[in-house]
Amino acid sequence: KMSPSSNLPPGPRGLPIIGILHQFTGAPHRWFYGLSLKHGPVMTLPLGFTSAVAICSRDAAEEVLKTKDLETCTRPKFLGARELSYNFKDITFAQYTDTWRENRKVSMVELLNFKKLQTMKSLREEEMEFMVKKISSAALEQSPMDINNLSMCLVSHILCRSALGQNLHTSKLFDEDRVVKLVTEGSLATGHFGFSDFYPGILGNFADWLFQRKKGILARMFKELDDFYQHVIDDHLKSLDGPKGTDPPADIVAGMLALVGKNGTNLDQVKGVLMNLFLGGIDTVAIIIIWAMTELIRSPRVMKKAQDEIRAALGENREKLTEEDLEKVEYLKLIVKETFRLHPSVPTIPRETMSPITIQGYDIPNNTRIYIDVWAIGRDPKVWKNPEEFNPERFIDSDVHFKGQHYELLPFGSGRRLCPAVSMASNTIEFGLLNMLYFFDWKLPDGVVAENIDMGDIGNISFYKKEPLLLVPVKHH
Ligand code: HEM
Repeated sequence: KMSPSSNLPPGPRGLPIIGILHQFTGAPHRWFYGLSLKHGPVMTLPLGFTSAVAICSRDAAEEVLKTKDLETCTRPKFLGARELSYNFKDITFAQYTDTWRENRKVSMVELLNFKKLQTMKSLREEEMEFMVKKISSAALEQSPMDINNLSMCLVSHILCRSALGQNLHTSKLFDEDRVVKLVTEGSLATGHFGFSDFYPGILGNFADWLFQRKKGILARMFKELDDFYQHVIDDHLKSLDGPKGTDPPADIVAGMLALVGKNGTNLDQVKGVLMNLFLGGIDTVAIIIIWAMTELIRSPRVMKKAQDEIRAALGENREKLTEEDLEKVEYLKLIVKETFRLHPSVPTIPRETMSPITIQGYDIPNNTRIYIDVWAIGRDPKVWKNPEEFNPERFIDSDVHFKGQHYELLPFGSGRRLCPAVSMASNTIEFGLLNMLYFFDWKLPDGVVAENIDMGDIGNISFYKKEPLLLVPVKHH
């Protein structure tokens, strides 16, 4: 519990039972936001027996992520993340350790730097062509498409090919439906909380033992995911030993495997990193494409302006687009920024203090969980005019970006733990939307009106649109 001498505002009164409610209510970003309007942007949270502080303003977030980054750059140890990250042998959920440092470095050297991204450009362009063909078939039949599924499939193909060396078009073991299901269920499972997360010690362990269901779900997920990673690893090992002429893939899996045996690196560490790429790199990207399309269909003015700009800049009758085309479409980029503001894929970022710190004059003790409510900060009426309105124009003549230097817009976090895939993710989102908006017009299925589109979200760590978005594509050319 927070020490009695702490000068932090007490936050909501209530029983520690709120820690349990947290598991059932979901969407903590929404209720932290509601509470922060009443209790101020820095407040303690009665999350069971644990000490936790919510950060809900730009200035407080800047102090945590910039001035006090070193003191707050470790992660809390949650049950679901522990199980699925091979006991924190990964990057995302790892505490601030040498393992984290080593894994993060390999991911930058082998996958996420600018040069590597460039080498995979043709792969992404090819996958966009597949997507356009798929949408064209639906357009011929004039049938509604599930945009949630379309986006998940697109990003699964790109991620599996570029990071894991798995081509879902040709793979015998993993088709896109199976991968989409595994990603959706697996990413929910990483965010599963146990009672012990909020009631550490005998009480929480006993409750976890009593309610074995979650453990069962986690064990099943662990087995399915572990089989998947093992398959990816075996595939790589096979091509490393393969007959002359089969090029060993020079990708991140190969890079990680080369480290096994050195500095105590083992296969769990390789699988932990694969987990981050597979579960953290697909739905997060797809979520933004889905929300951007949702906001565009609700705002015909913005949709028309975007399509007019794109089509005027790229010319009519193009058969395929290239990533260079992105340089010509500024308004589309504002749409993506605005989507990051209103619908960040990871609405609350968990950190933990490694020493006592002071934020906005409040003393926060060591080992306190910190939740940065990116969702609330993106809707703070003190910073954003008409915050609930989807208005990409707000970013015209503004230098606010999403790369971690502007604390009012933090979809990728900031500081030492900044998402290492900012460029890869934003590029895939922008290029995906560019293809969808250049080649097709979009309408709602008969009988559906824009005002009735469900805007609810659901998730544990990443939050996606709960009701799938259904849209009918109409071929433009
Ligand atoms: C729109 C897409 C994405 C969003 C919104 C997103 C968001 C985030 C956020 C908020 C964090 C935590 C940052 C912090 O603590 O300050 C994070 C970390 C991370 N992300 Fe992303 N991410 C996205 C895409 C990706 C992709 C495509 C990959 C990999 C291919 C990826 C890999 C990671 C990893 C490995 C970390 C852990 C970094 C660390 O703890 O050191 N993310 N991401």
